[in-house]
Amino acid sequence: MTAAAALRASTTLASAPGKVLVVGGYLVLDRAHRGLVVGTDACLYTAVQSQHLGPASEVHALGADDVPIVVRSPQFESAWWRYAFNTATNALTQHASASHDQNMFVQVVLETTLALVNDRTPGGLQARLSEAAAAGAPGQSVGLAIVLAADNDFYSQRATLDRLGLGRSSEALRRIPARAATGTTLGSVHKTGLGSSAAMVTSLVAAVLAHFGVVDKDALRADGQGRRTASTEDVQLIHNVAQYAHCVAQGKVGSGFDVSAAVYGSHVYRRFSPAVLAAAMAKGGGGAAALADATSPRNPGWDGEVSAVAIPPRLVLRLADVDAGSSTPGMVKRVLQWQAANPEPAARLWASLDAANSRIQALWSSLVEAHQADSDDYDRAVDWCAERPSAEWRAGADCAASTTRALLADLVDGMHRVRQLQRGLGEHAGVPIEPPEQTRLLDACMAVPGVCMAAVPGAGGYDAIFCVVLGQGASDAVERLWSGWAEMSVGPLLARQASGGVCLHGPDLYPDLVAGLVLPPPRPSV
Ligand SMILES: Nc1ncnc2c1ncn2[C@@H]1O[C@H](COP(=O)(O)OP(=O)(O)OP(=O)(O)O)[C@@H](O)[C@H]1O
Ligand SMILES: C[C@@](O)(CCOP(=O)(O)O)CC(=O)O
Repeated sequence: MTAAAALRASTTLASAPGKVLVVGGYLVLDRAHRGLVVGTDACLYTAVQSQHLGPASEVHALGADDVPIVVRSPQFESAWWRYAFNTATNALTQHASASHDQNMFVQVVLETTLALVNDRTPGGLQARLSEAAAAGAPGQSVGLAIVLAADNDFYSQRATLDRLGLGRSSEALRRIPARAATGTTLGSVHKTGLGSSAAMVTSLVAAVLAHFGVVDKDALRADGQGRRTASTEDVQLIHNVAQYAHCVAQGKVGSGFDVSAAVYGSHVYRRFSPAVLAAAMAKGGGGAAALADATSPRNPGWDGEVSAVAIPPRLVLRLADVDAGSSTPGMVKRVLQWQAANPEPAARLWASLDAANSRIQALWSSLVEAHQADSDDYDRAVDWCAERPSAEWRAGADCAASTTRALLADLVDGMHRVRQLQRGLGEHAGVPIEPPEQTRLLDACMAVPGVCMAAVPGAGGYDAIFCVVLGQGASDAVERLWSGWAEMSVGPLLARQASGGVCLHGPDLYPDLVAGLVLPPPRPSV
């Protein structure tokens, strides 16, 4: 094996998609309700490599059982962290970082996944690493180099576009290099709401577990269409570990739809019962046994549901960030407070929203079926609607004669109903779920020919909007509306829907990530 081939073989590269919660915000917190989540082609990536990290004495004060780990996120200023994982105690210690800060999400994932590798593989982590060490010089400390990278859509590119003197358009965004430097720190970056922490956690979990053979590396590899053949059990293990680590790092058990989307891509989601994580997350931790039990794919406590769903053919998801800013945790808190204080009206509203959300899911399925049953009618209806604003779709004698046209018109009405109920929820709870500025923008989007859905995703607020459009003409037209919108600054994102979830790739596909694995000389401990 040549040195370059050996390096490639010792590198594992995983990606996990971002998410858009199309309907189901707030309701998905409760197992009684489901949400429709679409995975994006914007992904978070992790590259893991077993490496000689230099003479043991220079890496940092290592004991015999310590495995050194260096993590970098080169798109950000001051984003590197050095750890040692102790294979005797399964404890991870941070030794140094660029600015004395911690990255809780990275830290918890590393501690959890390396403990699982250590406990589940014969000879433990040291044995797996010493296979890679065989080729190295004696006295060298073998460990892991890890690089994290995100597609540009996870972060607002306004500052970069302004610096380059470019306007806010897809064309301008395509001129920014892939996974470009953000020019700022992780703490200050403007996120767009695609779920960077969930996608990062999921890609890191998959990369580490696959790197050490805890899950089947080949089966997790994406084919030409981004599909993988991994066993249900392997994918469930990645899911369970990612949910656990994400909950521990954020200090609470959320609905988990963002991690689920990072693992499975687009689907209809029903949450898991939080009890499955109680023992492992208890103060003081439940130890190795509790962790193994909580994350086991055979643990029946993982009672969440993932039902396949596809955005109907020729419908395209478009996203825009609005850069006005909302605090999701604050909004969730106030909505739940109102719900608790007003159980009866809240129950009625939840039931109405649930019915309206389910109607959207059902209409998507019916459109997929309509395409399968009569693709000519489907294409004719989509072509016809793409030329006209949605308010005109039900008019005309042939609406009743075209199954697809009637379904598209129903989808428009269904989305208006969801928005009306979301506005009601916002007014009751005193939370700007679809504030008037967003209503004006969304109504204007709906008036553009070929736009069939427009709403605020997830928790809502001022952060972002999504549209579902019929083809390229409508996509371009809605983007022209955004670029001329004066009331708020609306910036398009490049991301589109993608059905695949977490998967592995050949490192040759991402030379920028692999280049990041070549580490600068070690610095003294701080
Ligand atoms: N590219 C990355 N490199 C390193 N750490 C990252 C990266 N992206 C996310 N993280 C981790 O996730 C944290 C952000 O998580 P937080 O829960 O605040 O955002 P989020 O809700 O996932 O954001 P959004 O949904 O808006 O993308 C960061 O502070 C960091 O710990
Ligand atoms: C409000 C909530 O239901 C959805 C939040 O979605 P988003 O992060 O705004 O996409 C909270 C949650 O499910 O974690």
